[in-house]
Parts: sequence; C-alpha cells; structure tokens
Amino acid sequence: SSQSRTFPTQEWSLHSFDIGRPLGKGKFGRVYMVRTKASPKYILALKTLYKSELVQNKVEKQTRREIEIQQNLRHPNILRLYGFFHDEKRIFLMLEFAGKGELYKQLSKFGRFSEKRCARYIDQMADALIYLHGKHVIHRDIKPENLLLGINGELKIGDFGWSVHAPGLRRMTLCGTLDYLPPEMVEGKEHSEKVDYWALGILTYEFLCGSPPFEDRASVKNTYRRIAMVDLRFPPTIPTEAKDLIAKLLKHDPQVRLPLAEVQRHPWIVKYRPKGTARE
Ligand SMILES: CC(C)NC(=O)[C@H]1CCC[C@H]1Nc1nc(Nc2ccc(C(=O)N(C)C3CCN(C)CC3)cc2)ncc1C(F)(F)F
Repeated sequence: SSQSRTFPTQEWSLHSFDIGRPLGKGKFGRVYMVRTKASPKYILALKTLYKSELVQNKVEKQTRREIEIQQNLRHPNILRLYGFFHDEKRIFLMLEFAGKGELYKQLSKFGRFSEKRCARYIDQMADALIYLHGKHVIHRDIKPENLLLGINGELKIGDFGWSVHAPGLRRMTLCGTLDYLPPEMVEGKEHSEKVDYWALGILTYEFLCGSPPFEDRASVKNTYRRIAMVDLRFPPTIPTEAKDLIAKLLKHDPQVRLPLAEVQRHPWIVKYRPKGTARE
C-alpha cells in the first residue's frame, strides 16, 4: 500500500509533476491531483498554501507544526504527508490522494449515514485517535469537513491545522464551527486529548442525526451555553445503543468520557464491524 512506500529524499519542485485536475479549494489555496513525472508514477494531491495568506492569518507557526506533525504519522486512517517544497510565493504539500473525496460532501448529499456506515467510520476514527494520542498528539479539530475517504471508502483524517502536542492550551482565537468544542475549551481551560473523545461523540451524533447536538444556528452564545450545560437531546429515531455510546462520550468531566479502547469494544461498534477484522 502507499503507506509503506517512502519517497527518496530529493529536491522536489513543481517540475517533478504533471498537474492534473483541480480537486477543490483548501483553506489557503487550491488542491490539485498530480502525478510524478519520473517512474514509478505516483498519484498525489498537491495542496498549495500561499505564504502571504499564512502571514495575514498569523498561522505560519501553526502550519509549521501541522507539517511537522503530519509528516511523522503513518496510519491507514490518517492522510499521509509525503513531503513539501516551496517557491517564493507558495508552500506545496505532497499529500496522499483520497480516491473518494470529501466526507462532508457525502454527509450533506445523504443528510445522514446508515448505522453501519456510521459505526464503521467511528471505529476507524477511534483507531486513528488511539494512534495519535499514543504519540501525544491531540487533534482538536475533528469534524466532517476535515475527513476524506480513501478508494475503498475508508475514512482518512485529512487536516492537522489545529493539532498540538498534549497538553494543549489554545492561544489562538477559535474560528470556524464551535459545534465540536468541548466545555473545557469553550471555558478556555487547559485541555487534554479527551477533547478528541468529546468530538468523536459529536461526530457520531452528526453522522446519525444529520446535525451536531448543541447547534443553535441562530445564536453562537446559545451554542456555547448548550455545550457548557451538555444540553443533550436525542431525536426519537436514534438507535438505543448508539445513544448509549454518544452519551458516554459527551460527558462534561473529561475524565469520565469513555476511553477509545472501550469505544471499539462498545456493542454498537462491534455489531457493525466487518467480519474477519483483526479486532474480534
Ligand atoms: C481534509 C481537508 C480539510 N480537505 C481538503 O484538503 C479538500 C480541499 C480540496 C480537496 C480536498 N483535499 C484532498 N482531496 C483528495 N481527494 C479528492 C477530493 C475531491 C474529489 C471530488 O469529489 N471531486 C474532484 C469532485 C468530482 C465531481 N465534481 C462534480 C465535483 C468535484 C475527489 C477526490 N485527496 C487529498 C486531498 C488533500 F487533503 F490531500 F488535499
């Protein structure tokens, strides 16, 4: 698999690639499907980051950390960063190409996922988070927009823009959705890798129900309040076992959130695990 191949350290540049179709827009620039000119011809995703935009958004340090972290990760549910190079205006990230694209697009297309699809995604997320936390990395930004799908439909965490080495204390003002923030981050307290346990609970809820549990489209303040109070309500359609798992992850006290190994042993996850998987 592409996971095991390493690219020989060599000087990479735009000239090393045939540029294919645009895959879409990333935060700070476009993403292209590319192929290495030299044999063996690898297909990659080339993500462009405009240096001027990184400076304007004061995210140079964060981006350096993101690259350093992602370059050292090797896991089937984590998108591989093979290397990077830059010219005077841009930084180019040589990333694994995810054959089935952006998970959030599938979620908005279908509205929500089946129990089986959701349980398998959460099982894979737990796998990736166990690996990450084992390296004392907290992701801190688990949400559908940051997830991609491999050619066999396997989930891949594709963005490490907010990841830090544990324990973390957020200095940056938060941007983007608050829906996935745990109480300790909403309250600006010190936080641990348990913030990712909370986000996994939010993700499970959103995959099954089609929107996150504490969302209040009308008021950010109310979303904060609902998070801090863990004002958790389930639609009647939610399966009992899934409800049990979500409730065990969305605990205000980070210490009592269900450990990831327990998530993988939860009846609702075990029930939908493909037969013949190693973890039986
Ligand atoms: C996690 C992060 C936050 N997200 C991102 O970076 C986004 C920003 C733009 C694209 C994506 N980044 C990546 N995307 C892929 N694969 C991919 C994407 C889109 C399609 C797709 O559906 N079309 C082309 C469709 C085909 C059909 N037409 C109609 C619409 C576009 C198919 C495959 N591999 C690696 C990356 C990566 F991450 F390495 F850059």
